[in-house]
Amino acid sequence: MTDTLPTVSRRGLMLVMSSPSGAGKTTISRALLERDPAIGMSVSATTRAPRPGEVDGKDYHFVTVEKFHEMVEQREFLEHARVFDNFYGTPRGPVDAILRSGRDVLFDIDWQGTQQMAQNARADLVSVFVLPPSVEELERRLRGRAQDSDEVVKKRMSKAGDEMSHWPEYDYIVVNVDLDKSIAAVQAILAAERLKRDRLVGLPDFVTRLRGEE
Ligand SMILES: Nc1ncnc2c1ncn2[C@@H]1O[C@H](COP(=O)(O)OP(=O)(O)OP(=O)(O)O)[C@@H](O)[C@H]1O
Ligand SMILES: Nc1nc2c(ncn2[C@@H]2O[C@H](COP(=O)(O)O)[C@@H](O)[C@H]2O)c(=O)[nH]1
Repeated sequence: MTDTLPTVSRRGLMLVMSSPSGAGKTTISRALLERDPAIGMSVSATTRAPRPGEVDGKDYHFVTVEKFHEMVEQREFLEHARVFDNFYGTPRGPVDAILRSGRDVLFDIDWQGTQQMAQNARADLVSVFVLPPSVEELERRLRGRAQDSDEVVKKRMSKAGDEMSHWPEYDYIVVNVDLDKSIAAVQAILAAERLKRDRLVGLPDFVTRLRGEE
């Protein structure tokens, strides 16, 4: 439980960020993590090859296809999906541990994973879909990241329209024009969601105590 008010404990929430590849959700997520110690990141497992600079265990758990299927069979994932010819999944254990420690969990996952999470834990889920300002800017960002081959960029651009069609399934939409404004928008979403009445599990006792002081 996390203290929101001096004596009111709160249930942790799960903040999901999705977008077409390159819109900026990983950049926004990293900034949130740096600025807010009450958030822990869910590190996904993937069969994708590491990009230059990516660190195993920090950016992803890089696993073989065999290991991934073993994890699926052992029911180790909260959700999993095939995205752009690779498998991705959210390991269950670390998410439970972060929530138990009283913090919120941030997920960078696609719409398929978000749908699965919504089926199992809708009340604790807050979902944000990040849109690019334009398709041209999306491609500029994917190419500017300079970490994927031309073939990979083309494939991701060809899927962007399908991915963007899922925006109505999300609680909030952030059009990522200016990075600082987008970070501030997600921080505002988080601040409001943390104050939702249903999440303040200590509220009945708190109000009872307040009323006893009348
Ligand atoms: N508001 C912004 N303005 C300009 N560039 C941005 C902005 N937000 C992010 N970027 C840049 O766009 C590129 C893609 O961002 P990022 O890797 O965060 O995208 P993503 O949505 O996480 O993509 P993927 O789904 O492939 O992981 C990065 O080089 C990042 O620095
Ligand atoms: N359903 C899931 N989707 C995931 C997970 N981890 C990442 N992703 C999504 O995959 C694409 C591509 O990511 P990239 O790192 O290869 O660019 C992107 O949309 C991610 O959000 C996951 O565990 N489950």
